[in-house]
Amino acid sequence: MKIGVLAMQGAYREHLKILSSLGVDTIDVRYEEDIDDIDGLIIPGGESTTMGKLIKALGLFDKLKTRIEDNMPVWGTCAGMILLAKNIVNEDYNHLAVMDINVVRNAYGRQLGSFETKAPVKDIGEDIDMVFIRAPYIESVGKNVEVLSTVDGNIVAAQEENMLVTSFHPELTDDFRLHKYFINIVAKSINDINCIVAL
Ligand SMILES: NC(=O)CC[C@H](N)C(=O)O
Repeated sequence: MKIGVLAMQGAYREHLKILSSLGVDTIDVRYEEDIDDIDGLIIPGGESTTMGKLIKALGLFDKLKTRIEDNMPVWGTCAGMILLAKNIVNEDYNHLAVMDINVVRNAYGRQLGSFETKAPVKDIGEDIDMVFIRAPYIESVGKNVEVLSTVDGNIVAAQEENMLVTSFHPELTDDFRLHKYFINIVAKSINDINCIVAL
């Protein structure tokens, strides 16, 4: 099993480090051909407009979209969530537009919207560490999307089949349960039960 982390910009090193510490083979995805080589992909936090431009300029956009639509597991954290959303409520554009969620960008305010909390995430834990940095949240979801977590009434984690999104940054905490949860999604998608990890 090999999991890629989109390494254009943003907090990709932290994800790579955690995956490696959990015994997973990783690859930093920078070129179109890197996408052929992976069983799952993390799109990290960072700056969604910059990342969106880079995946187009560097020629990754089409293959990324196709592989996700063909059920490759993908997990978008923060800016990664914005990249996956079909609709960004407060912008007039979208990016990969694969997941049926309506996302509010910079939903907590541009500069002061950074905070930490602990909250339950369905099937994962009751006290997940959550770091929010100029984060988006999900205003509403389509009928096939399962809400996994809300904080103050706003949706901050959700899943639609092979697609997982979180508003917050698990890679900036010592709590690796979301990473393990994603590893298990990838393990199941390639039918490799040996790769399943305990949360
Ligand atoms: N921490 C983050 O990924 C912030 C996301 C950023 N505010 C954006 O809109 O792209």
